Amino acid sequence: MTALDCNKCWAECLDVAVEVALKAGKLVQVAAKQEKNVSTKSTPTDLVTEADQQVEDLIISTLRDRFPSHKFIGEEASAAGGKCLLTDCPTWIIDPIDGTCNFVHSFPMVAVSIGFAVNNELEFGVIYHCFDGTLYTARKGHGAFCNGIRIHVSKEKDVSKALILTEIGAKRDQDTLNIFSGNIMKFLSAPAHGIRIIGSSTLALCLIATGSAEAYYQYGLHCWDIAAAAVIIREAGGVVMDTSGGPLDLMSRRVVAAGTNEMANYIVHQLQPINYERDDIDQGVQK
Ligand SMILES: O=P(O)(O)O[C@H]1[C@H](O)[C@@H](O)[C@H](O)[C@H](O)[C@@H]1O
Ligand SMILES: [Mg+2]
Ligand SMILES: [Mg+2]
Repeated sequence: MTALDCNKCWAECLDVAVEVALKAGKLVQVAAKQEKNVSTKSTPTDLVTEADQQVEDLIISTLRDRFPSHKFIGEEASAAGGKCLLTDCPTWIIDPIDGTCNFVHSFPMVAVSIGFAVNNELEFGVIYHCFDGTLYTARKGHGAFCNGIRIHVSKEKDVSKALILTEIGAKRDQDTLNIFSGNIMKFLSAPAHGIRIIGSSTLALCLIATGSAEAYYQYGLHCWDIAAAAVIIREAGGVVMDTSGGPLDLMSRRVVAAGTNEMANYIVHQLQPINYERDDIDQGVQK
């Protein structure tokens, strides 16, 4: 396939991703008004509902019909033992409902996230905010958009003028909570303007892309929380890296994102790590 053909092909994939994200968002909106059958996955606070599964089934079946040779990494398929392995193949990386705990409580921060990678590189991302209809899109080299309007990160370098976002992750043991709160205390005493936890990694990462906050860090999220948002932040002029300061490791379950390198590196140097098993651990990947 020539470069021109690839370009046309991925552009078509992005159009289909937007279509299916909007369709999935409507399913979430309907399910949000119905009785929810809640169960748990890795910990008592790692919630999942039938809607998570139904939305993922809708997304993957629609995409597989259109692109039968492509690969799929889905949050709920992974929970059921599906592979979390990124290869050179065109691969869709899907979080059907990001913010399931919010969804269960009708707290209006819930998104559908669809990332796409090819040759092991993130190519585009689509994140749809199901409760307010905001659509974030970005394709490598083509800019980042919110409802079709170009978005840009905050260029702030000074943490004392920063709003910092994070998420709690699934682990709640005392050691994890001590490290988690210690990290928050460091930024509050910097003093950053504030810390916010909104319950959806993907929507929080989109707020970095729109410049509504200066930095995001988390231990315990997954590849499907990061994939789409990483493209959106990069195309909005921001940086996405590992919590060590090295390059993003999509399967590592940790991330730092910011509008500027200076802000990202400041965050990296303050953080005490929380360890989570990699997403690709069952594929024998040791890092
Ligand atoms: O499970 P979903 O898809 O709702 O993702 C959330 C994770 O469950 C949280 O641990 C994590 O802290 C974030 O809130 C993330 O959005
Ligand atoms: Mg989810
Ligand atoms: Mg998620």
